[in-house]
Amino acid sequence: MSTPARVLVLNSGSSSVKYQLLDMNGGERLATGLVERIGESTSRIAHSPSHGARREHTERIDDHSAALRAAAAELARDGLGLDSPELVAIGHRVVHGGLRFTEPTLIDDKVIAEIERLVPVAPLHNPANLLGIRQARELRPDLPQVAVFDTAFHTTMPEYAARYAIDRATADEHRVRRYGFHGTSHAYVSRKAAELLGRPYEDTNVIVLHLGNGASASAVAGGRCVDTSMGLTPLEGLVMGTRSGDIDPAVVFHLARVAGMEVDAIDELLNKKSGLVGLCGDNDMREIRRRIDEGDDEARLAFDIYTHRLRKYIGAYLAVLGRVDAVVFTAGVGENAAEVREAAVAGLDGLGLAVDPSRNAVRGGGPRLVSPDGARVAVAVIPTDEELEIAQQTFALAGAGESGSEGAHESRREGGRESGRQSAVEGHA
Ligand SMILES: Nc1ncnc2c1ncn2[C@@H]1O[C@H](COP(=O)(O)OP(=O)(O)O)[C@@H](O)[C@H]1O
Ligand SMILES: CC(=O)OP(=O)(O)O
Ligand SMILES: [Mg+2]
Repeated sequence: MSTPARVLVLNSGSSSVKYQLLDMNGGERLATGLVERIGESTSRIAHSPSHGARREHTERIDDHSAALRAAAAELARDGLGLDSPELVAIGHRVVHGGLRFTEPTLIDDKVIAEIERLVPVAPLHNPANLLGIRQARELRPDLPQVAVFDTAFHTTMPEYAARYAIDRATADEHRVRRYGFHGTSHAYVSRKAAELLGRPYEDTNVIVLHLGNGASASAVAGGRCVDTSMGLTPLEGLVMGTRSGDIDPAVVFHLARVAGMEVDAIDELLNKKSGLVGLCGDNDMREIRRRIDEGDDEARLAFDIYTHRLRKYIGAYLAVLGRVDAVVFTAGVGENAAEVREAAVAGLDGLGLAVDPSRNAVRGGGPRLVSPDGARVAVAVIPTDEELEIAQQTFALAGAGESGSEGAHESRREGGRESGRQSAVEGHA
């Protein structure tokens, strides 16, 4: 038996923290948890140790630092405290890495300053990521801490996909361009898609639809991202839980000039009061489906707008890629909402895309095809696992120390990814 080497992963969202503790040598997920409704009077903490019963309670959690302390307390109750010598590294999902970070990066004061500099382009996410990082460094200053960036996977986009058609000098001075997000998920899922199809990753073209609370699409050609729907910030593209996705940018001027709204109010409108919640008052697809079944027209229209946007992006990325081997649905909505998958490809038979109703209706389970046999383009559901991917990248880099990213990639492939994959797939929060 090899010595346990634990990695803690923190995935901080705007109002939640998902965490996981993994043993990278044994390949076991030791505990998973979620702290949600951070900043509200009753935050919820749900914690699932792999050897023990799930626990849940509510308590007031003011910010992401307090969330990490609460997670640490839960882990300590299971004998998995952060003070353990078996904990070898902490990995952080960081949403915006700009152009500076194209690889997992060991965190030091300079890296923190750079993440801070990018706060204006990820105002909902980077501040939360920073609070988690600072608290983790306070709890374990001796440990390597690694930032894994949502933007990293998208840095391979060709310039004609990444550059907006606006004045060059202005764009360059203010670094205005398409960065793309959810990259850890797009990378993981596109690789898994190639495995599912039994094809070499380098020769597989995939459209990934990551549909969680935030949602984004990507076109991946032979393992390289060639286009993605999110832009300078995670606001562009698909309709999301609370974000508008694509709109005419002149809507902003119109609201400022005609409705007299301040820029911060418009920002809040488009990021927090739009998307599904703006259209029908609910951002949870389960609730929207329930309302549709009761004949609710507002919910129906919200669903139709959401799936119409998906269809447009599938069509666009079929054209971008030319040949597509699979369209893959992932994250909370993509993995669970069969009706969304069905509606997203409805009428696209002529393009080789369809779902098989009985396959599509199957709930749960691992990677699976939902298209009929012999379909020109496979349609698949592949559960994402950002935390596992972050743990493996963190472990590889922490193990490789200061020796540079080449070495980190070698050991990532050998030590990290393969060992963690098999048994670490259970008990995903
Ligand atoms: N069984 C389900 N059926 C339909 N939608 C679901 C189901 N479970 C979760 N969802 C959707 O998934 C969303 C959360 O997705 P998730 O990937 O966890 O988001 P995030 O990581 O952005 O918080 C929920 O808001 C809900 O809309
Ligand atoms: C970048 C982004 O939108 O992340 P999330 O889906 O976690 O909000
Ligand atoms: Mg997510």
